[in-house]
Amino acid sequence: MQHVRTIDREGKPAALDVAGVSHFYGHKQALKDVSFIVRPASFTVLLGLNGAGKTTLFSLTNHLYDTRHGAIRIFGHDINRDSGEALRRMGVVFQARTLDLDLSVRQNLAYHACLHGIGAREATARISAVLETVEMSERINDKARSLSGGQMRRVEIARALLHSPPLMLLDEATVGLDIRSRAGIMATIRNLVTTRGLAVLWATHLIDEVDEDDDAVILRQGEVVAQGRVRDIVQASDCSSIGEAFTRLNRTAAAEAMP
Ligand SMILES: Nc1ncnc2c1ncn2[C@@H]1O[C@H](COP(=O)(O)OP(=O)(O)OP(=O)(O)O)[C@@H](O)[C@H]1O
Repeated sequence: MQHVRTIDREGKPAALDVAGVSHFYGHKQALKDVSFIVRPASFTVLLGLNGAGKTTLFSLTNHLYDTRHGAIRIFGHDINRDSGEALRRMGVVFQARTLDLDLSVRQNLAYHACLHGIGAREATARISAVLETVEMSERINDKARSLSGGQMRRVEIARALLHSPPLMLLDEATVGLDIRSRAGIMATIRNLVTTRGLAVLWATHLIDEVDEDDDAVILRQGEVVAQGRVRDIVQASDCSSIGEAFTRLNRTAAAEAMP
């Protein structure tokens, strides 16, 4: 029996617990002994430059690959051994677009509801509720193909919320969107954390998406180089902003990699 990390004395499990995870693609090591937790009802930023290992970590958390080194638990459920219970508690928005462009917004969501075993009547109610949350109710009958990039992302977020998961993972969710769409999506997600107690892991390389009250995990070449409350990371690295701290941590990496 593996030890489940808890977040308080009552023994409540972490929303996401990544414990000593390493991952190899052939001989290439993409993750090196990565450990961190995401607390329930918190917004945690997974910050890393291209190639840091963010998508690999998401793939393992979604059980696209087996975790062979270390363990990943979602509300105490091990993703390898208890994947059904673990996945049921998690919604995901992948970096790549995943809507079926030839289906309507409603059909895209109904298909996902079906995959989660949600009955037709219940699905109809949930689809209207989640589309309202992301302010996309008016587009319910439109083909996904007719939506802008930002609107597609909103529908993907609605889809990830459909089975009411307490944990949501978003991988570079605002990439390619204009400044207004980015701000709108950030606000929607942050609002879900405060109003519904959602736990969020938000992977990005965009420093302006980080707030000083957030929790952050900084990944560099597959390794966690800093984690904790953003303002504590900034203070510990003797910098004046998270942008400066992030640049310094990555510069150190580049210097270490020099022959
Ligand atoms: N299928 C694969 N086969 C071999 N190497 C891979 C594969 N996928 C990723 N890698 C390597 O693993 C490392 C981590 O990549 P990953 O995509 O997880 O990083 P990332 O932080 O998500 O980057 P990005 O923001 O560019 O998506 C990189 O060095 C990458 O080249």
